[in-house]
Amino acid sequence: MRVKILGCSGGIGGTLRTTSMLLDGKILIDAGTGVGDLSVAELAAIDHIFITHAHLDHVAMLPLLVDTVGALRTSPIVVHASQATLDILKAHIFNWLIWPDFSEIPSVQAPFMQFAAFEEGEVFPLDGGGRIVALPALHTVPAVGYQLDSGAASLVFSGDTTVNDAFWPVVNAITNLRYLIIETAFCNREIKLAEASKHLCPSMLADELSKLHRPAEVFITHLKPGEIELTMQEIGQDASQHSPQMLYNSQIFDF
Ligand SMILES: Nc1ncnc2c1ncn2[C@@H]1O[C@@H]2COP(=O)(O)O[C@H]2[C@H]1O
Repeated sequence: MRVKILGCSGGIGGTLRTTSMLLDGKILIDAGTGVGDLSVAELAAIDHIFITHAHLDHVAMLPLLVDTVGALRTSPIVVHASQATLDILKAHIFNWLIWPDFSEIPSVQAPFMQFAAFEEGEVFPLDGGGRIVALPALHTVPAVGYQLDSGAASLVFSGDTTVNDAFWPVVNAITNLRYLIIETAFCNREIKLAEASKHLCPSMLADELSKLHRPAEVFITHLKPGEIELTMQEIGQDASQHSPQMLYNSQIFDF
């Protein structure tokens, strides 16, 4: 499996891009602004999109992507998410007001986009033997994380989440865990905002990582612009045990 980070920032500006990862050139995990850096040919090659949650920084490029490549493809793009997240996307984005409902365009029988609901813990098998599994997350809207499992190793992506005791037993049961990409949106002085917006700050991250009982390379995502350096410095102090590194755009994971 090859995962390329297309965006991993909690905001925009300059070279910053919001959350998206490209898996083997064919699958997106989230569709934040980083998707807009792909060529039209690369966009047209995307067959499946797995969404963590419906917030704009994770789905902003989804409507534009479907419209751009729909007529260039011979099969629908399949958008995978929990039923709760799909309901939000249908009601608030693909509602013919914000954007046309491409699950009915150009026809209900042969649309540009299909929705596919999954349950948490459900396994989506990939060609070549890998699999994607939805993991528990806790955010202000229905949310999941994902395990990307090549068979040889797993990359776990927390998605947007706050403190979540349900996440760690699942992660600790992943015997081939190699990478953990976990969010830390805010610095410690913003702990009230982190709690209100159901994110993590470094002190909360440290508590969360104390529940990780497996070796893993830990990468930090979703840092909010303006507090990136401070947040990473605080993580270095509060959570040094796991030596977390900052995830960077265009980073590639082969596993
Ligand atoms: N009270 C609040 N609840 C939720 N989000 C908030 C609040 N105040 C500010 N925000 C911001 O709104 C953003 C929505 O996307 P995020 O969850 O990435 O991060 C959130 C915060 O940066």
